[in-house]
Amino acid sequence: MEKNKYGKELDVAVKVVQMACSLCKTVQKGLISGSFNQVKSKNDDSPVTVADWSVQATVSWMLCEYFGSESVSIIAEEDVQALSEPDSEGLLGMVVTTVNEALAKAPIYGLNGPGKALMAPQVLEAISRCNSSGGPVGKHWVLDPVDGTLGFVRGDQYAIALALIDDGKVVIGILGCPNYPLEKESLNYHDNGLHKFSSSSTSEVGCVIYTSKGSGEAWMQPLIHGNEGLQGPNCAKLIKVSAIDDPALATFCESVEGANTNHSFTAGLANGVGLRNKPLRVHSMVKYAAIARGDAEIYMKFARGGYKEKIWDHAAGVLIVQEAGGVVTDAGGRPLNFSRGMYLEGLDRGIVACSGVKLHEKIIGAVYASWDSSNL
Ligand SMILES: Nc1ncnc2c1ncn2[C@@H]1O[C@H](COP(=O)(O)OS(=O)(=O)O)[C@@H](OP(=O)(O)O)[C@H]1O
Ligand SMILES: [Mg+2]
Ligand SMILES: [Mg+2]
Ligand SMILES: [Mg+2]
Repeated sequence: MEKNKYGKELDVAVKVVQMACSLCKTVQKGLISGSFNQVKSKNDDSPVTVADWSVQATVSWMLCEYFGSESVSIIAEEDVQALSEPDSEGLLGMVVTTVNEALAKAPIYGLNGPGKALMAPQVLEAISRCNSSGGPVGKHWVLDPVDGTLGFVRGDQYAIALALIDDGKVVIGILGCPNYPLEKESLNYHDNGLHKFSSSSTSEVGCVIYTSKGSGEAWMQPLIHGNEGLQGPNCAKLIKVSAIDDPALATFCESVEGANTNHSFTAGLANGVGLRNKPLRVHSMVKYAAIARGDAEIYMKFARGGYKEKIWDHAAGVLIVQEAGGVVTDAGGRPLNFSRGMYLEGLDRGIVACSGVKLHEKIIGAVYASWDSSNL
């Protein structure tokens, strides 16, 4: 894939996401063991943590280093508002320490870090410069530093999502999934969906999945660990969507929180097309990873009234599913539009990602049928 038009961007971005995965693993361990409990609530009551800001600062710093701070345009989820409040000094200190610890390990990933540790103003600047408005012209990086922050805080699934948009089209996509087992066999299906790996399993946990547009290929790497660095196994594996096209055998995944997607509507659709398996409820864009890897066949998200989907929640995952052989559209069957700023403008009702055309057609048909009947 290195010969690709976006080869340098993909190479750097995969390494940066590997770094971010390691950063998140360390912070999540600290959160769960209770050694530092720094979770804040944003204005919309959603959580944000040291990891969200630290990943955003680290990725932003790296992209500027490699692609020029003057020219690089980044659209990302977090801002510095809560970090700049007078009572946030301790929190900011933790972010600065976390960022510097991550950047100091850059050589392990084949990247150049800063000559000396960053100071708080530089870290704040790295976070706040990710406020590009994107749009239909030019290159724009799209970053969700921690997607599924709720899952992250719960010690469950979450993802680091980075994509590049060029002239309105997503051209590369990378998903870091630090808690997603490499082997399907070691997935531990709980009542509420895909959970942490089973404790009896010896399988490795954590992967980085990446693709570039038009390649027809999506790849999965294991996480790079500090002690192996570049000498470690570079065993990227090709991944493919599932071949299952019989609804009776298919599994659909969706958000854990009923506030983020309408569970009863998707249950009706599932019933309508003859799905028999229970939904797999997973935090974050790991849902897209599950489709791309062939661990599930359908992902549906129908946000509740008025919520506008953000491009960073979908860009990387959509491209990865498409290049792994799947189909992703809105509920009207149209492609998602990443060219109109931070929102998926014009989205028709919801998002439907499937492993193949047959299942996709059935779900879209069911949306029409149940939408009509629900409006009778
Ligand atoms: N009200 C509402 N409706 C729909 N979607 C919302 C809503 N609020 C938030 N979000 C976005 O959902 C992202 C998390 O999606 P998930 O599918 O992981 O949700 S869940 O945790 O499994 O319930 C989550 O991403 P992160 O903030 O990166 O975690 C949000 O961008
Ligand atoms: Mg998100
Ligand atoms: Mg996020
Ligand atoms: Mg968030």
